[in-house]
Amino acid sequence: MLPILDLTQRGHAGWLDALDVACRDWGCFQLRCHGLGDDLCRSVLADMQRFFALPYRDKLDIERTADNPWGFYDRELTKNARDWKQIFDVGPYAAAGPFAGARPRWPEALPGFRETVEAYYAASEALALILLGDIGECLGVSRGTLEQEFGKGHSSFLRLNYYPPCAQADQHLGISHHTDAGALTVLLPDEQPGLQFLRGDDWHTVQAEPGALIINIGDIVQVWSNDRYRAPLHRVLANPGDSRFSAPFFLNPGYDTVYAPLPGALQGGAPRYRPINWGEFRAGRAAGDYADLGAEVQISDFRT
Ligand SMILES: O=C(O)CCC(=O)C(=O)O
Ligand SMILES: [Fe+2]
Repeated sequence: MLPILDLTQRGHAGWLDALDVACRDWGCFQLRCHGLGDDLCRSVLADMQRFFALPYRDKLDIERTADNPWGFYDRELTKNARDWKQIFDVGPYAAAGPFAGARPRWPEALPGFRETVEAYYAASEALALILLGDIGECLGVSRGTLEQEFGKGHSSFLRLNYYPPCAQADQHLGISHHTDAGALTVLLPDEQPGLQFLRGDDWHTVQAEPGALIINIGDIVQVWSNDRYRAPLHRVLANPGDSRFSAPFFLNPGYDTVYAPLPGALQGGAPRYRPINWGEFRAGRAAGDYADLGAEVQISDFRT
């Protein structure tokens, strides 16, 4: 089963070792006592239910467009297969790069929704940055080094996922298998199972600990670590009877960030990746979210 870490152990002996082992063995873990607050987490989950229960027309009013990626969408492709889900994405107000000027959009019919979601965005971002700094320490870089790529102009975003019941659940997936492309993901699940991580040849269904978050590293940390850590493949099964909700926060750097194996992670070995420009990588991947363009861009394309 996925390792379970407890954030109150942070700063105590053994915390960095436990984090390192979890990232090496699984690339993901559950996180207890994370400090985001039970009330805030419960409110976000409740507000997600309110949002996705809105009439379809109201959701289409704030559908994402080619110029503004923030808003509602229900035709996303992962691995060129249509996911059995609806999403609502909230990005930064001070975005740079291709979406500079795009503002998050909010449903008019839901008082309080924006405030709750913004509060959760801020809390999950702060937690993601703490974990990133700790992972950096595991990889031999001093605190603040990796985090600086995630300041002004970052491209992190919060996604609200709704997986409706699916009558032909054996023929669909909530989300096809994928790795997250960014640095790391902080995910708030509801109680419904469905998320699976691949380890070795086996898919493991996450049994979410009540109140815990699920953290997984993404492709960028894999590259920084020179494959010491692997971004885990994961997917979400479709469910014939029950809906499922989840809220991942994707910690992504600025568009002009170039990432490559960290010197401290080489340990005498050769770098296994050429430097990768996040803006270019992201553009290639995002194109595949909208249309079936054949093979998706992968970090393996950048292997030396
Ligand atoms: O809903 C989940 O549990 C996982 C979502 C996910 O993997 C994603 O949105 O990238
Ligand atoms: Fe994911």
